[in-house]
Amino acid sequence: MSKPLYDRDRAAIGNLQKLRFFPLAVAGGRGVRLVEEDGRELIDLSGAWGAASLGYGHPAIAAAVSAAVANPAGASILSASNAPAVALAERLLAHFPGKGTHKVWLGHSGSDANEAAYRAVVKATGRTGVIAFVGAYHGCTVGSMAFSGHSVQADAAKADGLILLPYPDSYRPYRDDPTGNSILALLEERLAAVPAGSIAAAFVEPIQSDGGLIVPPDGFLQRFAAICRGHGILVVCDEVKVGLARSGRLHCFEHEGFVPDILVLGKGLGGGLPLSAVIAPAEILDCASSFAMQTLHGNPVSSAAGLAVLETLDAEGLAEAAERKGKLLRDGLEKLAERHSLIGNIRGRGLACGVELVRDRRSREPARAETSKLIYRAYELGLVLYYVGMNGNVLELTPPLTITEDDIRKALQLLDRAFAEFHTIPDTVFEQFIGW
Ligand SMILES: Cc1ncc(COP(=O)(O)O)c(/C=N/[C@@H]2CCCCNC2=O)c1O
Repeated sequence: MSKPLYDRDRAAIGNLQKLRFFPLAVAGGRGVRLVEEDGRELIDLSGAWGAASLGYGHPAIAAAVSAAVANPAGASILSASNAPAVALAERLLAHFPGKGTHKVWLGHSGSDANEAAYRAVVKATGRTGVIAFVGAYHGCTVGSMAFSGHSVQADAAKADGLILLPYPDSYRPYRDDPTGNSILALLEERLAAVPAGSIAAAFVEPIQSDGGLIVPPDGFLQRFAAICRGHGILVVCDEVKVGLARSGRLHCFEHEGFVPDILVLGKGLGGGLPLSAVIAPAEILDCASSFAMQTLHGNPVSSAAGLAVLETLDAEGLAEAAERKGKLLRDGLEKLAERHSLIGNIRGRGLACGVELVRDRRSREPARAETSKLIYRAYELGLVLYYVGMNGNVLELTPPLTITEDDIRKALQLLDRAFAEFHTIPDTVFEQFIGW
């Protein structure tokens, strides 16, 4: 059953940018709740794929954006500096180790940020090769798809010299090696087979999100970074989805005992407004001018929103809170697993959680159809969450960091019902809602 707003959406907006799982049509939002046109409220466990880091209508963002839009300091960083953009860049650098050696590039999206980072490294080093991981979603622009490994971009043109490695997943381990060392051995083999100095950068998500919300084995990223650096390869951490306090630390790489050469941020940085950032060595970001620019980059309104997000993360202690609330969420999911054998694996850090659904816990056969029906039933019950994963069977829970413990408990109750009732969803819904 769809509603007038959804029918108008279908009539007016093309499918090109749609990734739809159910007829959610939003007329408003407050806190962690989305409001449909008939007033129905839904708890948003996705946080708009992680972009609504402070939920909907947070007063800090509302105040900052209202002030910036009422007295805008221009509309771009391209040909004029502006106070909010400079303040945002300074604050980002203040929270990144390596003072004085790095600068910031400001963009609109994770896609344009990853693309800018890749192009800048190639320009600065003269190297064109790039390392990335199967399942990685670094963006949906030509440049960012060129080194993405997610199945949704399988048809995109790939970068010359791309080395795609399996991502270390202890639930589905490559060559049955849960440590990931066999992947590192494969990396060494691949590097030995290419000319020295031909690889510019290695892009890695410290938790692979669209590939299945996969937390790498302890020590893997540290060992991976050491091998890359041994070959003069810059390590780029894509924290567009799991960065900025979501993992329980300000930066997700802090869990991994290494500092990347380049950090890419997006989604939650803007708190719902389009904003991304690349933090990189000055020599990379100064290697050219008018090279990676879009008219509204660094606009003062998005920059003001980003500043409000960073200040609120600090003021409300949202990294520590994510750690605590994430544990509450995963403990609750473990209790659901006692009742629902569909749950094969629960993982995550902080408020970045993945629940992998399988038809059989021994065979671990992915439960793709069941997963789609479950999130559809959850939507009918008033809960918004989507799935990720190369097998389309991992529930992704990335709620606003402002979610309360009471909201978590309510969401778990609704999820419990969705597990009990998903079989009521007819296959016909997938004629219209095809998901990934
Ligand atoms: C780790 C990571 N890096 C870059 C991106 C691209 O960000 P944009 O979609 O803001 O261009 C993403 C975007 N992820 C997709 C966006 C499309 C819908 C599917 N769900 C996502 O979270 C990402 O997760």
